Amino acid sequence: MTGRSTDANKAFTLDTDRVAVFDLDGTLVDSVDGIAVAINRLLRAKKALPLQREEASALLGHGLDAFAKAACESRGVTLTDDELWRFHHDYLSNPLIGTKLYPRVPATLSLLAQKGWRLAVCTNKSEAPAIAILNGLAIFDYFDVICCGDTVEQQKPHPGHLSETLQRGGFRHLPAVMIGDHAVDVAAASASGMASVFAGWGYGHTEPAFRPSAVASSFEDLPGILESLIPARSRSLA
Ligand SMILES: O=C(O)COP(=O)(O)O
Repeated sequence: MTGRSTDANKAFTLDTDRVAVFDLDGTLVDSVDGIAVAINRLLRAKKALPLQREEASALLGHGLDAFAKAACESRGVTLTDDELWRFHHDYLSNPLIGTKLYPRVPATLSLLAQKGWRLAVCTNKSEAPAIAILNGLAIFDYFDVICCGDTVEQQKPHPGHLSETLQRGGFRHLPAVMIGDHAVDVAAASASGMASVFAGWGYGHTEPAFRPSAVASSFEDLPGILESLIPARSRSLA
């Protein structure tokens, strides 16, 4: 017996407080079919060709206004304020149509919560459809904070959207990682000095200038990847 305190006779606990910030469209949910139905109703009314799923998913990532404008531009037609309002109204009348969770989302969120991860959503989508989708697909309660594109001054890729998300959740002091399927997610994280995981199952794409810290090929890979990026630290209780 040396009299020195050693790890063997100290009590330890795991310091698990850390934050996983999720993008919504293309990361938690596949919503492109529902958005495409609404934009295609508008395009048909304007005698323009409808968008295919791949075309629609490539235009997502910057919010619904930007999506509708890009869709009309791609068909060489103009979009009036009234038509934009009708598109929103149409989509909002039932945002759950054509929207589904990616596989294993609830079970994985539940596991992350058990491991001490605080969960947040940072989305460029507007608040009304985002909340309706999270509620309708029964995952709303997993999240401490949901920070939407129409409730912040600057959306992703601006880092202010991520810092506002952490601020609203009371998480500014905790280590955090962003998980998303689009270059704007990776860019916002890197401009915030935050780690990011590119969601390979989604419909986005990242750009060479924005390197994610890791790439996940399925939602259920996240607990292991997140742990490797921000490991739980053991903390002495003594
Ligand atoms: O709806 C969009 O265009 C983007 O939404 P997201 O930020 O959740 O991907």
